[in-house]
Amino acid sequence: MASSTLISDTQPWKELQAHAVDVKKTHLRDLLSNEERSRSMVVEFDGILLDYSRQLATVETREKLFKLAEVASLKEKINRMYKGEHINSTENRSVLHVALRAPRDSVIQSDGKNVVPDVWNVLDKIKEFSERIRSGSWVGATGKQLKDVVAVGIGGSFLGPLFVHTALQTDPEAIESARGRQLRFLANVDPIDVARNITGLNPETTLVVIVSKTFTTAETMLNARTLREWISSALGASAVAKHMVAVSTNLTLVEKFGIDPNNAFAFWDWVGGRYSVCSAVGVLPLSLQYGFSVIEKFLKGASSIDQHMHSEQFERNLPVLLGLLSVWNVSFLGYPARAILPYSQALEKFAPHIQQVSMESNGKGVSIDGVPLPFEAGEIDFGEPGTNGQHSFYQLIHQGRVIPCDFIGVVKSQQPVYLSGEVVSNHDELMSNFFAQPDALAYGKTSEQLKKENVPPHLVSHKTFSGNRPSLSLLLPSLNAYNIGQLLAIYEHRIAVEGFIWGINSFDQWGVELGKSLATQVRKQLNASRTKGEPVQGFNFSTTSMLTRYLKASADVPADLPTRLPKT
Ligand SMILES: O=P(O)(O)OC[C@H]1O[C@](O)(CO)[C@@H](O)[C@@H]1O
Repeated sequence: MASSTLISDTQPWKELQAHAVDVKKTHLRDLLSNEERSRSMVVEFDGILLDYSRQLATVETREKLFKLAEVASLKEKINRMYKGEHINSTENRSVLHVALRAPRDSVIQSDGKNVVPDVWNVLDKIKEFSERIRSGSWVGATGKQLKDVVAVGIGGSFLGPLFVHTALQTDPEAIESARGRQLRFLANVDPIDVARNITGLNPETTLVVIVSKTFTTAETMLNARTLREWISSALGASAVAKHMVAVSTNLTLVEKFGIDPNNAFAFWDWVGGRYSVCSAVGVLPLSLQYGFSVIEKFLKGASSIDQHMHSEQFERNLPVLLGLLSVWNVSFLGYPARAILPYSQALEKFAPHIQQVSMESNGKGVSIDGVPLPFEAGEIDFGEPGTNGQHSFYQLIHQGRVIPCDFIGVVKSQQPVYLSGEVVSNHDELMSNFFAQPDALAYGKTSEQLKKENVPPHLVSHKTFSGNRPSLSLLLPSLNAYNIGQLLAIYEHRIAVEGFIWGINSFDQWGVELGKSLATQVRKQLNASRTKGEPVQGFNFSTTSMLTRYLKASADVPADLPTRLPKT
């Protein structure tokens, strides 16, 4: 396929469009009655089982999707990524998050240089630093041990680390290694988030990690200055050196901010923000909390999937299969959303993280060559852990709109609970739902069934479930650091596969810029109005009226902004 040809102009795409019309005439009930088909839709790698038999897809669909992958040059695109080519063409960068978790002796090139030694230099530095903090050989300005960490960052410098932290929090090994320590995340520029995060913390025993790839993000930098003030107003300006460190690609700005470059942990422009959890962005705060040896296992889990993604044939390649099925659902069956439903409370921050990875990566309107797309790319990702979601939005999923669902289950709970006299263990109770929901969605319940159950006629239509609602199931053996790394990498690569097929650049994010620049204009106006009484001007009627009302009603904010920190 010539690079400027849109994927939707190719023969395999057109064949899939025609095929979708046929597939829509079948029902999952019938598809699932074919055991051979179902058997062929179960794939296992490194302990993780994927069952995609409840996708609205036939064996022929799969073949046609592989043809689409071929015409989209999927294999070549994956190889180009692993070879460090500048596949992020609008930013002229390699995309090498796989190098962040590569074994020490591997060779991965970016711009003619093997980047793996640089990765391991930073990992070694994190290991040493986190051990010093955790052992108490590095102490705060008043000689006290630093037991608490506040990681300040937003977007990719926050969501991934928060997901991993939340997932590890209840893992027995991680609990042991985190005993007596706290890790918090300050992301929102809302001062309420500052208040929440410093409540109960003592600056004397707190280490603040500023995490920002660019070190220019407005929200993060204001929060960084706020926590610098929190520390220096309590302990004196010189305490900053002992209580603040940074993670960034922009070490010049880190130094300008007042953080010793020796206490800065680098990463590189070939790591996209939303793909950075395996860089110092995640590894530093997580190692401070759990120790490097736990986090190394997380990196190993991700690396195992990286190798699988790179070398496994497509028929057995988990991220490739998942990516192709998502393209099928979005582009051919016309389902714009995807629900991520982990049956594990430990994965409660997984969907919010994947929301950024997916929607910032694939929410694009033009091809990688800048040609407007005649089809919609990307999907709307959302999710909550089961069973909570069942008592919230599942109604819509069962009887309202069709939303392809990812059910993620875990065989062994991190925290088994059994009660004598109960029918099943608490985890079995949870998993009963994990196994039941996909069949409820697929089979539904017919009016004939309801009539046989003597449901009053006026309720039959209300109680009918059309079924034929696609889902897939991922079953993890357990949820330790290694499995968490696997799960992360499966989704990262799946999303890249989707972008490779759609022919877009999944690694830039120009769509976040416009709002940022308009906020700059508003910020200038707020300053001019508060300090010089200037009237609101240069905005449309709506914004002018709202801003004027806001300024009038908050006239008590002092123009000279004398320092005031949250009252906690
Ligand atoms: O790490 P930084 O540079 O502060 O950026 C934070 C986030 O802002 C974005 O650039 C846009 O929201 C994300 O891609 C990124 O993860």
